[in-house]
Amino acid sequence: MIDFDEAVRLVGEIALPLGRERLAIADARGRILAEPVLARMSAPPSDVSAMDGYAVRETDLDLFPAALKVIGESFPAGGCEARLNAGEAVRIFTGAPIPEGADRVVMQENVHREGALAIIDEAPGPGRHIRGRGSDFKEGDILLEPGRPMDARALVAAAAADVAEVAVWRQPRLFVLSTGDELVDPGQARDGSGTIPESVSFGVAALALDWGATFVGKRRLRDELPTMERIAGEALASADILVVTGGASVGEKDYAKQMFAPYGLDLIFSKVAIKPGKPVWLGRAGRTIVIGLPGNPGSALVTARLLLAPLLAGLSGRPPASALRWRPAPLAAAIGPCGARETFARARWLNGMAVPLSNQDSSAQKMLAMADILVRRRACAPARDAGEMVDVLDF
Ligand SMILES: Nc1nc2c(c(=O)[nH]1)N[C@H]1C(S)=C(S)[C@@H](COP(=O)(O)OP(=O)(O)OC[C@H]3O[C@@H](n4cnc5c(N)ncnc54)[C@H](O)[C@@H]3O)O[C@H]1N2
Ligand code: MOO
Repeated sequence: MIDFDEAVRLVGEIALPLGRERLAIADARGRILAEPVLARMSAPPSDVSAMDGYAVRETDLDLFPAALKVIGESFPAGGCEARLNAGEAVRIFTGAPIPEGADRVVMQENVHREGALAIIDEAPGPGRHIRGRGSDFKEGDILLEPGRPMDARALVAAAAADVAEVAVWRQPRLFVLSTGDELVDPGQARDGSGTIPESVSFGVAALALDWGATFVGKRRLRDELPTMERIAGEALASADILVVTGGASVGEKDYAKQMFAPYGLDLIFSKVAIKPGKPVWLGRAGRTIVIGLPGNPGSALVTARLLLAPLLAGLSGRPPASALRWRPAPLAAAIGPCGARETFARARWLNGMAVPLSNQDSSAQKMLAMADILVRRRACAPARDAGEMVDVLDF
């Protein structure tokens, strides 16, 4: 059995980006850039007005009121061709090109019109209200670095760079196999014949999407090895990463690993000294990574958060460690000493403090819904009082 840090290190070794693809920016939301985004034009493309008002010559503003003859209009989509001479102004709007000869804009609030004349009653202050060509960015500038997630702000910058397509890392295709004769679809379990609702795959799929995967399918498997082997083969063929839930322990029908034997499963680790989630395992079968999560729903979601999330982060182009940003936080209540396995207590985040939940059983599902952080407790750590600091992770 290895410890948690070693498991994270081994995950990091195989969590490498899968490959690049080019996507229209409209389809790139949430993806990670594989190449920088360079500006294909300068912004603004010419000197433009920052205000609605009048483009004028500074030298015409020495005596007030100043009466300037309006000789044309400049709109963002079409500038004024005429050149400004002494005593002249051009009506201008925000984003419109500054006409030749003008060197400042007077806001329209400081101007009134008398027919063709723009009258500026008093000195309009120091602001020139001109955005210089390329003052935001210049053609060829790097606007977005590789590794940057295409979030709302990055999408704006890419589009502004006049870039229609970006190079991003491919998303890992994820397939989930849930093992267990007792499992049925939610809505089918109340007939008293010993069945329970299959719940874990829904959480694993949701978590995986949050960490960059695309979901390609799931199957529920009865504990019959020949069928399991056949479906394992189909799932391996369609996925970059295959999650198997349940059957990870030592029970007689725990075939989770065995079903991959025909495909040459190469185990990277099996069992980690953590609570919950001890039976978690990781391996490869051909080009597909296989991660086995324990069947207990609490163990499954905690191990998914602690090991699957960094794995998916890495496969989709982020640093794996970006999924494990622990932060110090005070405890809202005392907790007892930690046992021999490093423990990840389900807790709530309340008023800037960690509130450990009362039911830490790895099968607990109601409590799972209440937990939004994990509290990390090192193996054999002593009891802690309320107010003492612990490391927490968003769950
Ligand atoms: N003799 C030992 N027994 C167990 C050990 C051990 O070391 N020695 N480890 C325990 C630990 S720790 C865990 S965690 C569990 C996990 O074992 P499995 O991965 O084999 O899980 P299952 O036996 O398949 O299921 C456990 C439990 O969870 C329910 N389950 C399973 N899958 C789902 C699902 N998709 N949705 C909802 N619920 C699910 C299942 O019905 C069982 O109740 O083993 C301990 N035993
Ligand atoms: O890992 Mo098991 O999760 O301790 O119940």
